[in-house]
Amino acid sequence: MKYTYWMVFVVLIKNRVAMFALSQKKHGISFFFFFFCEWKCIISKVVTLLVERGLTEQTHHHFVKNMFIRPNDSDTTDKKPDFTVFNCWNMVDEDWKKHGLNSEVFVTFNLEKKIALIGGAWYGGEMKKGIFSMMHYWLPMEHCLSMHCSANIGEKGDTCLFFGLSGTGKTTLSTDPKRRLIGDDEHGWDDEGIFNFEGGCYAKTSKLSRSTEPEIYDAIRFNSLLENVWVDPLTRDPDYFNLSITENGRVSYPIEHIQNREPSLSGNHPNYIIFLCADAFGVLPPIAKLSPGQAMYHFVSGYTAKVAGTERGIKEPVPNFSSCYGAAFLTLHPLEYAKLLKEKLEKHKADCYLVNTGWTGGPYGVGQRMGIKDTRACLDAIFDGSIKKSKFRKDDTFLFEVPESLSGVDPKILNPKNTWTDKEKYDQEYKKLAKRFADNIALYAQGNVNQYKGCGPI
Ligand SMILES: Nc1ncnc2c1ncn2[C@@H]1O[C@H](COP(=O)(O)OP(=O)(O)O)[C@@H](O)[C@H]1O
Ligand SMILES: C=C(OP(=O)(O)O)C(=O)O
Repeated sequence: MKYTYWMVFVVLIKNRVAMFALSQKKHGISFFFFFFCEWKCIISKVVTLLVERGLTEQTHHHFVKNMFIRPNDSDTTDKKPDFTVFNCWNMVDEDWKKHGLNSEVFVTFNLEKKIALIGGAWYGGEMKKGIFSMMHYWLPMEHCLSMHCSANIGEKGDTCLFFGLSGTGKTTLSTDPKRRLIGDDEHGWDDEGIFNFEGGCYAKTSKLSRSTEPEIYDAIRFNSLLENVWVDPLTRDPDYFNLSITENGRVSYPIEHIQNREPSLSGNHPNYIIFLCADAFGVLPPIAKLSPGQAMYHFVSGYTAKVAGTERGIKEPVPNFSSCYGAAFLTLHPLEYAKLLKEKLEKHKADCYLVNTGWTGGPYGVGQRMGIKDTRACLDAIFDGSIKKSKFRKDDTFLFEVPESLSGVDPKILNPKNTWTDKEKYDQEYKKLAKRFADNIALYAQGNVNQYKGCGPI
């Protein structure tokens, strides 16, 4: 950009000289300066384009290096790529409708040639998420469950999975100084246990601060890649609180940037499974224990709210049911993944919980987002086993078990109705949410989960 400004300056000066020469009837000199200006202009434009294109290509290359598993130097296996992603980020056809597209963005796969073609998307995550969809196709064929979840492991080798849609806290909560990080987004579960199939982490930067998320904040250093983040033009410091252009900030960094990580990127069969949701209605409790049947129900429902900072155009939370907490990545019918999870749960008997990282004290606009500290305290009670000593109340409609007290958590927030000023309104919203769940699950009973028509019978 600086080069462009300098060129504008040069062009202005040269033009003035040319005009002056013209007024003096020095046509040769005038012609030379005019021509020189045009020539410089063209050069300047070409240089700018090349620089911008080069930067974007380097950025994609860096993202891929951060996010995919890097072959190590001692790896003697064939280095031929398993899959090739072509990212034509600037290929936008204004007339995209005529190609039958739903937007200017397209993501296509050729499974035989092992090629992905992305067009019109500036979102770096598209590259890893495309391959994630492929893993959702291949892994189940080997009786391995592909999962949109993060994972970490405790001192005693106890493994925890955190399922959840974008923005519900998979990255934030799995990055826990007391537990080794296995991975923050994409895992498989086979007969040996669980494993991460990424080499990096992808965190949200909106309002990121060292006080609430120190490990992620400090992971942002050389080799990290910031995306959509405001950078001060003078100091070149990122400003995670300047959301004037977008809240959709991201950072990718190699998993080695997290100090407390599990080097094998794998773990035993899970001891705990957490389903994260960001309930924008402020109705669900911050934590509830699920029976295996209820766990299956929530997995298939995949309830959350899309929150600002996760998708273009989302300015306030929008309730959403996304099968298996990742409908966008499923390449088979959701019940195929559910069947696999059911089998594994029956065999390995993990404790399952629903954790609401969404609103408390009222719905979005009235209440506030659950404190990260409170959510962490709920999780600590699972990991140190103290939750098992709590007294539980059974929820009338959802039938899950809600602890009445937990160490380090204000008992008031454990029962969301107590946090609302208008109790009647709470009851109304609670019933409405229960109906949303019922209506959504009914789609399965009718064999009518729209986006999976064409995935074949189950
Ligand atoms: N109680 C909470 N638990 C987890 N994250 C929270 C909470 N409250 C606010 N947040 C914010 O929500 C966002 C969660 O994003 P992230 O952890 O990247 O989710 P995911 O990995 O599931 O997409 C972060 O910006 C985090 O600061
Ligand atoms: C990758 C993203 O989400 P998630 O971490 O939930 O997969 C994202 O929102 O860019």
